[in-house]
Amino acid sequence: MQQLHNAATELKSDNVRRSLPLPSPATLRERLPVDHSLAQQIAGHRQIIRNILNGEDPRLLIITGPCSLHDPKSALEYGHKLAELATTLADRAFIVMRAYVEKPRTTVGWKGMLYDPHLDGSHDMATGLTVSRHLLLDLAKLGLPLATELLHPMAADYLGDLLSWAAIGARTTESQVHREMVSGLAMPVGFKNGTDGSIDVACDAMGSASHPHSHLGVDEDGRAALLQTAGNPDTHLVLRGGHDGPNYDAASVDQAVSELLKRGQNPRLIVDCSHANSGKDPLQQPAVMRNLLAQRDEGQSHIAGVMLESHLQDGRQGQDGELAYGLSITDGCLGWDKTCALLEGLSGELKVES
Ligand SMILES: O=C[C@H](O)[C@H](O)COP(=O)(O)O
Ligand SMILES: C=C(OP(=O)(O)O)C(=O)O
Repeated sequence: MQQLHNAATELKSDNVRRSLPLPSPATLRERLPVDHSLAQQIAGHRQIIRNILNGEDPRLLIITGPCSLHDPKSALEYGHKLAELATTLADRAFIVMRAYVEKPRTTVGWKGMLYDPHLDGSHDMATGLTVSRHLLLDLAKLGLPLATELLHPMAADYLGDLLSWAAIGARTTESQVHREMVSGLAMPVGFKNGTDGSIDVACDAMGSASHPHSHLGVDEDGRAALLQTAGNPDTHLVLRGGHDGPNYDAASVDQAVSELLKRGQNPRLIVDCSHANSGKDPLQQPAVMRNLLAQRDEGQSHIAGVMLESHLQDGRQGQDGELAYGLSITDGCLGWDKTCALLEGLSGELKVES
Protein backbone atom coordinates (compact mmCIF):
# COMPACT_ATOMS: atom_id res chain seq x y z
CA MET A 1 0.00 0.00 0.00
CA GLN A 2 2.76 2.38 1.05
CA GLN A 3 4.55 1.52 -2.20
CA LEU A 4 1.47 2.42 -4.22
CA HIS A 5 1.13 5.70 -2.33
CA ASN A 6 4.79 6.58 -2.99
CA ALA A 7 4.40 5.80 -6.68
CA ALA A 8 1.28 7.99 -6.88
CA THR A 9 3.07 10.86 -5.13
CA GLU A 10 6.01 10.52 -7.48
CA LEU A 11 3.74 10.58 -10.52
CA LYS A 12 1.90 13.56 -9.14
CA SER A 13 5.11 15.55 -8.69
CA ASP A 14 5.10 16.38 -12.39
CA ASN A 15 6.18 19.70 -13.84
CA VAL A 16 3.83 21.81 -11.73
CA ARG A 17 6.12 23.55 -9.24
CA ARG A 18 3.52 25.45 -7.25
CA SER A 19 -0.22 25.61 -6.87
CA LEU A 20 -1.83 28.68 -5.31
CA PRO A 21 -5.52 29.14 -4.48
CA LEU A 22 -7.55 31.78 -6.32
CA PRO A 23 -10.93 33.26 -5.44
CA SER A 24 -13.83 31.35 -6.95
CA PRO A 25 -15.85 32.96 -9.76
CA ALA A 26 -18.75 33.42 -7.31
CA THR A 27 -16.52 35.18 -4.78
CA LEU A 28 -15.15 37.61 -7.35
CA ARG A 29 -18.61 38.30 -8.77
CA GLU A 30 -19.90 39.01 -5.26
CA ARG A 31 -17.02 41.40 -4.58
CA LEU A 32 -17.52 43.21 -7.88
CA PRO A 33 -21.18 42.71 -8.72
CA VAL A 34 -23.20 43.60 -11.79
CA ASP A 35 -26.34 45.30 -10.49
CA HIS A 36 -29.78 44.91 -12.01
CA SER A 37 -29.64 47.97 -14.27
CA LEU A 38 -26.17 47.07 -15.59
CA ALA A 39 -27.32 43.50 -16.24
CA GLN A 40 -30.25 44.89 -18.24
CA GLN A 41 -27.91 47.17 -20.18
CA ILE A 42 -25.67 44.22 -21.08
CA ALA A 43 -28.63 42.02 -22.05
CA GLY A 44 -29.85 44.87 -24.28
CA HIS A 45 -26.42 45.24 -25.92
CA ARG A 46 -26.23 41.47 -26.58
CA GLN A 47 -29.64 41.64 -28.26
CA ILE A 48 -28.58 44.56 -30.50
CA ILE A 49 -25.51 42.60 -31.60
CA ARG A 50 -27.70 39.55 -32.30
CA ASN A 51 -30.05 41.72 -34.35
CA ILE A 52 -27.16 43.12 -36.39
CA LEU A 53 -25.77 39.64 -37.00
CA ASN A 54 -29.20 38.38 -38.01
CA GLY A 55 -29.72 41.28 -40.41
CA GLU A 56 -32.60 42.80 -38.44
CA ASP A 57 -30.64 45.93 -37.52
CA PRO A 58 -28.90 47.50 -40.54
CA ARG A 59 -26.23 49.34 -38.57
CA LEU A 60 -22.58 48.36 -38.81
CA LEU A 61 -21.11 46.68 -35.74
CA ILE A 62 -17.73 48.27 -34.94
CA ILE A 63 -15.56 46.51 -32.35
CA THR A 64 -12.66 48.81 -31.55
CA GLY A 65 -10.14 49.22 -28.77
CA PRO A 66 -6.64 48.30 -27.65
CA CYS A 67 -5.04 45.05 -28.74
CA SER A 68 -4.68 44.43 -24.99
CA LEU A 69 -5.51 46.39 -21.85
CA HIS A 70 -2.56 46.83 -19.52
CA ASP A 71 -3.27 50.07 -17.68
CA PRO A 72 -6.72 50.96 -16.26
CA LYS A 73 -6.09 54.72 -16.56
CA SER A 74 -5.47 54.77 -20.31
CA ALA A 75 -8.20 52.15 -20.89
CA LEU A 76 -10.73 54.36 -19.10
CA GLU A 77 -9.59 57.45 -20.97
CA TYR A 78 -10.08 55.52 -24.22
CA GLY A 79 -13.47 54.29 -22.96
CA HIS A 80 -14.69 57.82 -22.17
CA LYS A 81 -13.74 59.02 -25.66
CA LEU A 82 -15.29 55.99 -27.30
CA ALA A 83 -18.56 56.28 -25.36
CA GLU A 84 -18.91 59.85 -26.63
CA LEU A 85 -18.17 58.86 -30.24
CA ALA A 86 -20.55 55.90 -29.97
CA THR A 87 -23.38 58.27 -29.05
CA THR A 88 -22.62 60.53 -32.03
CA LEU A 89 -22.67 57.62 -34.48
CA ALA A 90 -25.46 55.63 -32.81
CA ASP A 91 -27.93 56.03 -35.68
CA ARG A 92 -25.55 54.36 -38.15
CA ALA A 93 -23.13 52.17 -36.17
CA PHE A 94 -23.15 50.16 -32.97
CA ILE A 95 -19.81 50.58 -31.27
CA VAL A 96 -18.37 47.96 -28.92
CA MET A 97 -15.09 48.35 -27.04
CA ARG A 98 -12.37 45.73 -27.32
CA ALA A 99 -11.50 44.98 -23.69
CA TYR A 100 -8.92 42.21 -24.03
CA VAL A 101 -7.33 41.02 -20.78
CA GLU A 102 -6.02 37.68 -22.09
CA LYS A 103 -3.58 37.38 -25.01
CA PRO A 104 -2.87 34.21 -26.96
CA ARG A 105 0.80 34.02 -27.93
CA THR A 106 2.32 32.40 -30.98
CA THR A 107 5.02 31.00 -28.70
CA VAL A 108 5.63 32.91 -25.46
CA GLY A 109 5.23 36.49 -24.26
CA TRP A 110 3.14 38.63 -21.91
CA LYS A 111 -0.28 36.95 -21.65
CA GLY A 112 -2.35 39.93 -20.60
CA MET A 113 -3.57 41.83 -17.56
CA LEU A 114 -5.44 38.86 -16.14
CA TYR A 115 -2.25 36.79 -16.01
CA ASP A 116 0.42 39.35 -15.21
CA PRO A 117 -1.10 42.66 -14.08
CA HIS A 118 2.21 44.05 -12.76
CA LEU A 119 3.89 43.42 -16.14
CA ASP A 120 6.92 41.95 -14.43
CA GLY A 121 6.54 38.21 -14.79
CA SER A 122 5.25 37.83 -11.20
CA HIS A 123 1.94 36.41 -12.55
CA ASP A 124 -0.13 37.71 -9.65
CA MET A 125 -3.35 36.29 -11.04
CA ALA A 126 -5.42 36.94 -7.92
CA THR A 127 -4.79 40.64 -8.52
CA GLY A 128 -5.08 40.14 -12.29
CA LEU A 129 -8.58 38.71 -11.95
CA THR A 130 -9.66 41.52 -9.61
CA VAL A 131 -8.12 44.34 -11.66
CA SER A 132 -9.54 42.91 -14.89
CA ARG A 133 -13.06 42.52 -13.51
CA HIS A 134 -12.89 45.96 -11.88
CA LEU A 135 -11.79 47.59 -15.14
CA LEU A 136 -14.43 45.82 -17.23
CA LEU A 137 -17.07 46.84 -14.70
CA ASP A 138 -15.94 50.49 -14.84
CA LEU A 139 -15.96 50.43 -18.66
CA ALA A 140 -19.41 48.84 -18.78
CA LYS A 141 -20.67 51.53 -16.39
CA LEU A 142 -19.73 54.10 -19.05
CA GLY A 143 -22.54 52.54 -21.10
CA LEU A 144 -20.12 50.69 -23.38
CA PRO A 145 -20.78 47.18 -24.67
CA LEU A 146 -17.62 45.12 -24.16
CA ALA A 147 -15.85 42.51 -26.28
CA THR A 148 -13.02 40.20 -25.36
CA GLU A 149 -11.24 37.08 -26.53
CA LEU A 150 -12.03 34.20 -24.18
CA LEU A 151 -8.80 32.31 -24.13
CA HIS A 152 -8.92 30.23 -20.97
CA PRO A 153 -12.36 28.64 -20.46
CA MET A 154 -12.31 29.63 -16.77
CA ALA A 155 -11.97 33.31 -17.69
CA ALA A 156 -15.59 33.20 -18.87
CA ASP A 157 -16.67 32.19 -15.35
CA TYR A 158 -15.02 35.30 -13.91
CA LEU A 159 -15.85 37.85 -16.63
CA GLY A 160 -18.60 36.47 -18.87
CA ASP A 161 -21.47 38.41 -17.25
CA LEU A 162 -19.78 41.70 -18.27
CA LEU A 163 -19.41 40.85 -21.95
CA SER A 164 -21.70 41.66 -24.84
CA TRP A 165 -19.60 39.82 -27.44
CA ALA A 166 -16.69 37.41 -27.34
CA ALA A 167 -14.16 36.08 -29.81
CA ILE A 168 -12.49 32.73 -30.03
CA GLY A 169 -9.11 33.52 -31.50
CA ALA A 170 -7.38 32.12 -34.55
CA ARG A 171 -5.16 29.94 -32.36
CA THR A 172 -8.01 28.27 -30.46
CA THR A 173 -10.89 28.05 -32.95
CA GLU A 174 -10.05 24.42 -33.64
CA SER A 175 -10.09 23.48 -29.94
CA GLN A 176 -12.95 21.28 -28.77
CA VAL A 177 -12.66 22.75 -25.28
CA HIS A 178 -13.38 26.25 -26.62
CA ARG A 179 -16.28 25.04 -28.73
CA GLU A 180 -17.78 23.38 -25.64
CA MET A 181 -17.32 26.57 -23.64
CA VAL A 182 -19.03 28.66 -26.35
CA SER A 183 -21.98 26.28 -26.44
CA GLY A 184 -22.69 27.36 -22.85
CA LEU A 185 -22.25 31.12 -23.31
CA ALA A 186 -25.18 33.53 -23.43
CA MET A 187 -23.64 36.17 -25.72
CA PRO A 188 -22.91 36.19 -29.47
CA VAL A 189 -19.48 34.71 -30.19
CA GLY A 190 -17.31 35.12 -33.28
CA PHE A 191 -14.93 32.34 -34.32
CA LYS A 192 -11.88 33.64 -36.17
CA ASN A 193 -10.48 31.82 -39.14
CA GLY A 194 -7.29 29.86 -38.40
CA THR A 195 -3.86 31.51 -38.59
CA ASP A 196 -3.34 29.60 -41.85
CA GLY A 197 -6.30 31.52 -43.29
CA SER A 198 -8.60 28.51 -43.46
CA ILE A 199 -12.24 29.24 -42.72
CA ASP A 200 -13.23 25.58 -42.46
CA VAL A 201 -12.13 25.23 -38.83
CA ALA A 202 -14.20 28.30 -37.89
CA CYS A 203 -17.27 26.99 -39.72
CA ASP A 204 -16.81 23.62 -37.99
CA ALA A 205 -16.51 25.47 -34.68
CA MET A 206 -19.78 27.32 -35.31
CA GLY A 207 -21.48 24.00 -36.01
CA SER A 208 -20.04 22.38 -32.90
CA ALA A 209 -20.80 25.28 -30.55
CA SER A 210 -24.40 25.52 -31.69
CA HIS A 211 -25.00 22.02 -30.26
CA PRO A 212 -25.46 21.02 -26.61
CA HIS A 213 -22.35 19.52 -24.98
CA SER A 214 -21.48 17.74 -21.77
CA HIS A 215 -17.97 18.56 -20.62
CA LEU A 216 -15.57 18.96 -17.73
CA GLY A 217 -15.51 22.33 -16.05
CA VAL A 218 -15.84 24.18 -12.76
CA ASP A 219 -18.98 25.46 -11.09
CA GLU A 220 -19.53 28.94 -9.61
CA ASP A 221 -17.69 27.91 -6.45
CA GLY A 222 -14.69 26.65 -8.37
CA ARG A 223 -15.44 22.95 -7.78
CA ALA A 224 -14.87 20.38 -10.52
CA ALA A 225 -18.16 19.85 -12.33
CA LEU A 226 -19.83 18.11 -15.22
CA LEU A 227 -21.31 20.94 -17.29
CA GLN A 228 -24.22 20.41 -19.66
CA THR A 229 -24.76 23.20 -22.15
CA ALA A 230 -27.69 24.21 -24.36
CA GLY A 231 -25.76 25.21 -27.50
CA ASN A 232 -25.13 28.80 -28.64
CA PRO A 233 -27.42 29.95 -31.49
CA ASP A 234 -25.44 33.19 -32.02
CA THR A 235 -22.08 32.16 -33.43
CA HIS A 236 -20.56 33.67 -36.58
CA LEU A 237 -17.39 33.88 -38.62
CA VAL A 238 -14.66 36.50 -38.24
CA LEU A 239 -12.25 36.92 -41.17
CA ARG A 240 -8.77 37.98 -39.98
CA GLY A 241 -6.51 36.93 -42.89
CA GLY A 242 -3.88 34.23 -42.66
CA HIS A 243 -0.33 33.21 -43.49
CA ASP A 244 -0.99 33.67 -47.21
CA GLY A 245 -2.32 37.19 -46.79
CA PRO A 246 -5.55 39.08 -46.22
CA ASN A 247 -9.08 37.77 -46.72
CA TYR A 248 -11.11 40.99 -46.55
CA ASP A 249 -11.22 41.48 -50.34
CA ALA A 250 -14.53 41.02 -52.20
CA ALA A 251 -13.60 37.60 -53.62
CA SER A 252 -12.62 36.21 -50.19
CA VAL A 253 -15.76 37.61 -48.56
CA ASP A 254 -17.93 36.12 -51.35
CA GLN A 255 -16.20 32.77 -50.93
CA ALA A 256 -16.73 32.77 -47.16
CA VAL A 257 -20.40 33.73 -47.57
CA SER A 258 -20.92 30.91 -50.10
CA GLU A 259 -19.32 28.38 -47.76
CA LEU A 260 -21.50 29.52 -44.84
CA LEU A 261 -24.65 29.36 -47.00
CA LYS A 262 -23.66 25.93 -48.27
CA ARG A 263 -23.39 24.71 -44.69
CA GLY A 264 -26.70 26.34 -43.71
CA GLN A 265 -24.91 28.71 -41.31
CA ASN A 266 -25.32 32.43 -40.68
CA PRO A 267 -23.72 34.08 -43.75
CA ARG A 268 -23.39 37.45 -41.99
CA LEU A 269 -19.87 37.90 -40.75
CA ILE A 270 -17.38 40.26 -39.13
CA VAL A 271 -14.08 41.29 -40.69
CA ASP A 272 -11.04 42.14 -38.58
CA CYS A 273 -9.20 45.07 -40.21
CA SER A 274 -6.07 44.18 -38.20
CA HIS A 275 -3.83 41.09 -37.88
CA ALA A 276 -3.15 39.41 -41.21
CA ASN A 277 -5.71 41.69 -42.89
CA SER A 278 -3.51 44.72 -42.24
CA GLY A 279 -0.22 42.87 -42.68
CA LYS A 280 0.21 43.75 -38.97
CA ASP A 281 0.62 47.43 -39.92
CA PRO A 282 -1.96 49.23 -37.76
CA LEU A 283 -1.98 52.25 -40.07
CA GLN A 284 -3.34 50.03 -42.88
CA GLN A 285 -6.60 49.47 -40.98
CA PRO A 286 -8.39 52.56 -42.38
CA ALA A 287 -7.77 51.34 -45.96
CA VAL A 288 -9.18 47.91 -45.06
CA MET A 289 -12.24 49.43 -43.42
CA ARG A 290 -12.88 51.75 -46.42
CA ASN A 291 -12.65 48.73 -48.74
CA LEU A 292 -15.23 46.88 -46.62
CA LEU A 293 -17.62 49.82 -46.60
CA ALA A 294 -17.26 50.07 -50.39
CA GLN A 295 -18.17 46.37 -50.62
CA ARG A 296 -21.26 47.02 -48.48
CA ASP A 297 -22.13 49.96 -50.67
CA GLU A 298 -21.88 47.74 -53.74
CA GLY A 299 -24.41 45.33 -52.22
CA GLN A 300 -22.36 42.92 -50.08
CA SER A 301 -24.89 42.94 -47.26
CA HIS A 302 -23.26 40.09 -45.36
CA ILE A 303 -20.53 42.27 -43.85
CA ALA A 304 -22.20 42.90 -40.50
CA GLY A 305 -19.24 44.23 -38.59
CA VAL A 306 -15.61 45.25 -38.48
CA MET A 307 -12.88 45.06 -35.85
CA LEU A 308 -10.14 47.64 -35.26
CA GLU A 309 -7.13 47.60 -32.95
CA SER A 310 -7.00 51.14 -31.64
CA HIS A 311 -5.53 52.89 -28.61
CA LEU A 312 -4.77 56.45 -27.54
CA GLN A 313 -1.52 56.53 -29.51
CA ASP A 314 -0.37 55.10 -32.85
CA GLY A 315 1.85 52.00 -32.81
CA ARG A 316 3.18 49.95 -29.93
CA GLN A 317 5.69 50.19 -27.09
CA GLY A 318 9.38 50.25 -27.95
CA GLN A 319 11.90 47.90 -26.41
CA ASP A 320 13.64 50.46 -24.14
CA GLY A 321 11.73 49.42 -20.98
CA GLU A 322 10.01 52.77 -20.39
CA LEU A 323 6.23 52.40 -20.79
CA ALA A 324 4.68 55.20 -22.82
CA TYR A 325 1.11 56.19 -21.84
CA GLY A 326 -1.75 55.02 -24.05
CA LEU A 327 0.44 52.90 -26.29
CA SER A 328 -0.21 49.22 -26.95
CA ILE A 329 1.98 46.67 -25.28
CA THR A 330 1.13 43.90 -27.77
CA ASP A 331 0.18 44.51 -31.43
CA GLY A 332 0.44 48.02 -32.84
CA CYS A 333 -2.78 50.07 -32.79
CA LEU A 334 -4.29 52.98 -34.65
CA GLY A 335 -4.13 56.06 -32.39
CA TRP A 336 -7.29 57.75 -31.13
CA ASP A 337 -7.06 60.80 -33.43
CA LYS A 338 -6.85 58.60 -36.52
CA THR A 339 -9.56 56.24 -35.21
CA CYS A 340 -11.91 59.14 -34.55
CA ALA A 341 -11.15 60.76 -37.91
CA LEU A 342 -11.75 57.41 -39.65
CA LEU A 343 -15.09 56.71 -37.98
CA GLU A 344 -16.37 60.27 -38.21
CA GLY A 345 -15.07 60.56 -41.77
CA LEU A 346 -16.93 57.41 -42.77
CA SER A 347 -20.19 58.42 -41.16
CA GLY A 348 -21.61 59.29 -44.62
CA GLU A 349 -20.81 55.79 -45.91
CA LEU A 350 -22.33 54.31 -42.75
CA LYS A 351 -25.69 55.92 -43.32
CA VAL A 352 -28.52 53.42 -43.05
CA GLU A 353 -31.90 53.74 -44.77
CA SER A 354 -34.64 54.50 -42.27
O1 LIG B 1 -3.40 40.19 -31.17
C1 LIG B 1 -2.31 39.99 -30.71
C2 LIG B 1 -1.31 39.09 -31.30
O2 LIG B 1 -1.42 39.07 -32.68
C3 LIG B 1 -1.44 37.72 -30.76
O3 LIG B 1 -1.64 37.79 -29.38
C4 LIG B 1 -0.19 36.91 -31.09
O4 LIG B 1 0.89 37.61 -30.70
P1 LIG B 1 2.39 37.06 -30.89
O5 LIG B 1 2.48 36.47 -32.26
O6 LIG B 1 3.20 38.32 -30.72
O7 LIG B 1 2.66 36.08 -29.81
C1 LIG C 1 -5.11 37.59 -31.03
C2 LIG C 1 -6.03 38.25 -31.71
O1 LIG C 1 -6.51 37.92 -32.90
P1 LIG C 1 -6.25 36.59 -33.75
O2 LIG C 1 -6.81 35.49 -32.95
O3 LIG C 1 -7.01 36.88 -35.01
O4 LIG C 1 -4.78 36.48 -33.98
C3 LIG C 1 -6.63 39.49 -31.16
O5 LIG C 1 -7.61 39.98 -31.73
O6 LIG C 1 -6.12 39.97 -30.18
